[in-house]
Amino acid sequence: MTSTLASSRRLRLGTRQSPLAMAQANETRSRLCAAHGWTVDDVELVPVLAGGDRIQDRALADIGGKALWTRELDQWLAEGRIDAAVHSMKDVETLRPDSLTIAAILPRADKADVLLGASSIAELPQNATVGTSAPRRAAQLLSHRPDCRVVTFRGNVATRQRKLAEGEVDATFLAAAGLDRLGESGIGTRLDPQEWLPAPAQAAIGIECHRDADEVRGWLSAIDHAPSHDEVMAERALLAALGGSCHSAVACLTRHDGNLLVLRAAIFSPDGSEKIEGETRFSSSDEDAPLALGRSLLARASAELRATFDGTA
Ligand SMILES: NCc1[nH]cc(CCC(=O)O)c1CC(=O)O
Repeated sequence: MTSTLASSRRLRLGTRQSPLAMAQANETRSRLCAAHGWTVDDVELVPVLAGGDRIQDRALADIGGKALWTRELDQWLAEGRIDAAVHSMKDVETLRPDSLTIAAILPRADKADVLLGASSIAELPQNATVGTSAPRRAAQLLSHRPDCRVVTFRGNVATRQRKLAEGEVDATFLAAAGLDRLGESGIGTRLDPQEWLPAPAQAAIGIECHRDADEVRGWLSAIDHAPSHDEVMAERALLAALGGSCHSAVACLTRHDGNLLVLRAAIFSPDGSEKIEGETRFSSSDEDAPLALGRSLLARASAELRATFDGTA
């Protein structure tokens, strides 16, 4: 017998409310439906207002860091109001509640950053004003172009584009993955990720649920993409070793070489004057290699640069 009750929904998927977050939640729902033969009605998208979305005028690092993106969704999970939560893994702290697990990482999208307002870093006008609140983007820019002036720039993708159009800044950065997911691919200049390193876990969507929720975990594991999952776990281990806060500038890129992963990473002083880079090649089952890379970067850094990290390594 077929039930017609709306309560036949199988899964309540929590998400932030921004257009990008909703696009990511929709992608997750589509993949679940494809994997399990469900209809859209089987998955309810539950928008949750995150702290980070309420405060738009200050840099994330100054108002509580990445927890602002996850706190409300964590709470809704804890209270059983949602069964799983969709995240931009770039925004998820390395330390997570013990009760939760990252049950799926979707196939990773384009890891590149896009520069808006100029055709390349080299072609930015002398003393250009560049809007970003990401320490990684600021420091990496200043390491190439110390003449630029970096100003705090937040807001969702549309807000940032508007501020650029209104001339508040000469240029800004956005993640290619975000633009692609919003159907805005092709704008700006894509920066080659080999030369302009992305953030750890950039372009990765992750879905978390309760560790002991066997049925939900099973559903989510069907949409997990193992190569992307391995990359994200390695990059998060690197970050954990660095004890990175939102003030620290960390960039990295993982590629696959046969059965091995190759993780290249760099840390920068906030003004870009110091850059320490390294690479490690390892099997995805080797959880220590990314940690060792993080520690070796710190060991080679000046005391000043080390001080921008929490120093838990
Ligand atoms: N910090 C905000 C944020 N978190 C994830 C993305 C883009 C999508 C992604 O990297 O998965 C963005 C916007 C941006 O950096 O332009």
